[in-house]
Amino acid sequence: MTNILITGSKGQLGSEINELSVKYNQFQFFFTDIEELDICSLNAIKDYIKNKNISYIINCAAYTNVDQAEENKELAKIINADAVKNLATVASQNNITLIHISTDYVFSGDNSTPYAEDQKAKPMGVYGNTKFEGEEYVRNICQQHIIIRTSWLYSPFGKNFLKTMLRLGKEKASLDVVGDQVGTPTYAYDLASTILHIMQIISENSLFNNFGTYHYSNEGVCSWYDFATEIQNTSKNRCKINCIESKDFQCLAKRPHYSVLNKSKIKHIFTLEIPHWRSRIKHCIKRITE
Ligand SMILES: NC(=O)C1=CN([C@@H]2O[C@H](COP(=O)(O)OP(=O)(O)OC[C@H]3O[C@@H](n4cnc5c(N)ncnc54)[C@H](OP(=O)(O)O)[C@@H]3O)[C@@H](O)[C@H]2O)C=CC1
Ligand SMILES: Cc1cn([C@H]2C[C@H](O)[C@@H](COP(=O)(O)OP(=O)(O)O[C@H]3O[C@@H](C)C(=O)[C@@H](O)[C@H]3O)O2)c(=O)[nH]c1=O
Repeated sequence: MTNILITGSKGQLGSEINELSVKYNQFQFFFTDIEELDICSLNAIKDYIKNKNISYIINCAAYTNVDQAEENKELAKIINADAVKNLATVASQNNITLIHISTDYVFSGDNSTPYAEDQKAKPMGVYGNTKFEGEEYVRNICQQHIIIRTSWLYSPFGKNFLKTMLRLGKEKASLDVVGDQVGTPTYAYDLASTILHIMQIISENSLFNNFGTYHYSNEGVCSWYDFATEIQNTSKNRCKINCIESKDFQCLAKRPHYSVLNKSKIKHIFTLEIPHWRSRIKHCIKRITE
């Protein structure tokens, strides 16, 4: 039996891994969130893993409120960077493979073609900066790591853009949504399946040495406006979506204008077929409304 610790398991990604875990009976999962294991405490992590023979840590914990992070710099850094250092230290000292999740918001958005893993990060705000700091700790401390940068996560769980659009779409006759920020939505269910697939490949191959940084999102490209329009059409909400510019949307954090991720590496190394973003919305909405 391979033992796996999941941190931040009550969030979007952690909840999807939890649902899918029943299909993987070669793995024993230890699902934790802040109440069971606060990753900000190095000693708590050390105590938790004692006598559990953990082989993998999947870190789904994070400070994900992009706007609030601008005013809560310290807490965002503690959770997204310092706590990740704790996990990397414990993983490295105990021969554990650390699977860590990061974000498209580590990029500035200056590209006009999809970002590859080795392109220079240049975050625009506190959230992106602290996430990049966390990545660097993982790369520098824990050789056996997989960092997966993903983008625009949505699921039936927690807070996300799709759920916000479904709610506002019922409450309002029209909604203004930015059309000049382009990226790719990622169904957290697909990312969770991919993480479990990757773990299976690594655990079946003792010679695996493709550790490092990867990009994963669904296929395709769209703006938040396109995403919102597709959500409203699929959910049959009557709300009209107006396309606006970022400068006309009031918020605290700047977001990249372009954050499409190049997924060639993950597709090649782990033999993946990735569904198009448009094809996954229905699946998620069905789960929310059933
Ligand atoms: N959401 C998105 O659009 C994207 C997310 N990502 C990355 O993907 C990963 C998963 O994101 P997502 O599932 O959306 O995140 P969520 O915000 O849904 O979940 C994060 C979970 O971590 C918990 N948590 C916070 N602090 C701690 C702590 N100190 N110790 C243990 N648990 C803690 C949170 O608890 P509580 O809710 O109580 O704070 C929450 O349950 C993150 O690394 C995120 O940066 C990347 C790209 C896009
Ligand atoms: C709710 C809303 C948002 N927007 C804009 C604001 C913003 O530019 C964009 C997305 O808004 P949100 O605040 O929902 O999403 P945001 O918090 O920017 O989402 C990000 O979260 C972090 C955790 C990530 O890692 C990123 O990949 C990304 O998913 O849409 C509108 O234009 N109209 C609206 O009604």
